[in-house]
Amino acid sequence: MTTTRARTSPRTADRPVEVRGLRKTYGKTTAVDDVSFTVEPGEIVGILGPNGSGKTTTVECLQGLRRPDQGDVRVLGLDPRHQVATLRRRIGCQLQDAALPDRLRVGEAVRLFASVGDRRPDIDALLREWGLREKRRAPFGSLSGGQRQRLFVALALVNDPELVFLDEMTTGLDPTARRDAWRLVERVRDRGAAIVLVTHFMDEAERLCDRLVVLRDGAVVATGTPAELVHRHGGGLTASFSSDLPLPVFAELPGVRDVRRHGTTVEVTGEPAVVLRIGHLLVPTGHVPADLLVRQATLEDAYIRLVGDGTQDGTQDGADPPTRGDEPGTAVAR
Ligand SMILES: Nc1ncnc2c1ncn2[C@@H]1O[C@H](COP(=O)(O)OP(=O)(O)OP(=O)(O)O)[C@@H](O)[C@H]1O
Repeated sequence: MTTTRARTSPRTADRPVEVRGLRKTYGKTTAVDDVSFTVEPGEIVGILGPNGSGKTTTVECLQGLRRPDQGDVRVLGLDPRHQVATLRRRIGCQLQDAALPDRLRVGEAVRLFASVGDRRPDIDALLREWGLREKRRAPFGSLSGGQRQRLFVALALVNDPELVFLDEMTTGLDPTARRDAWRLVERVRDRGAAIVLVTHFMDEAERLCDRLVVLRDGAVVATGTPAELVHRHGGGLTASFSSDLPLPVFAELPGVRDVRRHGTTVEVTGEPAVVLRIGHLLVPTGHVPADLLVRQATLEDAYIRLVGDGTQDGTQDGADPPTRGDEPGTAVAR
């Protein structure tokens, strides 16, 4: 799979992640089923999906924390089922909250994690990078949510891993700290590590990730670069403007995928040429809207179309509901 961003040479010849047909059940619950994807050396791959879609289960199977029921999982060329001790020395995993005792000091935590690896990290430099140098002697229990989050990421990086797993890394961080965290993650990648990033933030996925894997109900529903997903699943461009013409007039234009009315505003979604066709239709009527707005699809649009916006009744297929009508709030889909 191709990647889009410049970086230094990857540190390992092994493919960081190769998953084929992963299946994991908990009793009667199938958490993931037939999940396949790869992470290439030096890539940042984002795993997206709604709550309960199987992201954590997938990542835990890669880390050797869960035993898959089926499938072939290779991480840095190792089998996490049988080579977990070797794997642990080469990967870094961000902890979840409450994973450390309250009394443990920040510096002690870093030294403890450093003792697992073979390297001698510069602990001061690491704490400085993550804005925690002044907190070196502070007990974990006294840290704010954002400081804890930064400590967990720092601990994941302490042994200079070849592959890093970051799970909702910027949850709880303020906007400045989020951007700082993004820059640091890019630096980790630029040093040659591959990164698997679980996130709910579309801006983070778009900014950081070379490729995305989107899960829904335990299955992969799309993979690709952020731009590819927007192009394939974003639904195209949306033009909104005031008009009292009936919705089917717009729905019948070539290239239109969806038409909706919100109050007096009509929203038409489709391929880029649709804007010209709307103009062509409206100009002869003399009703040229002064409030015409055109918006390109975003990653969030693509994501919502792929996984549903939570309002569908278990039949999310990435398409808008095919209703007909011309009442406020109604839609005409093609
Ligand atoms: N230990 C467990 N025992 C039973 N069911 C579990 C267990 N862990 C996860 N599940 C179930 O497996 C499914 C996938 O959960 P998972 O935590 O992998 O999803 P997720 O995408 O990481 O969710 P979130 O975004 O909320 O963290 C869910 O239905 C969840 O309830």
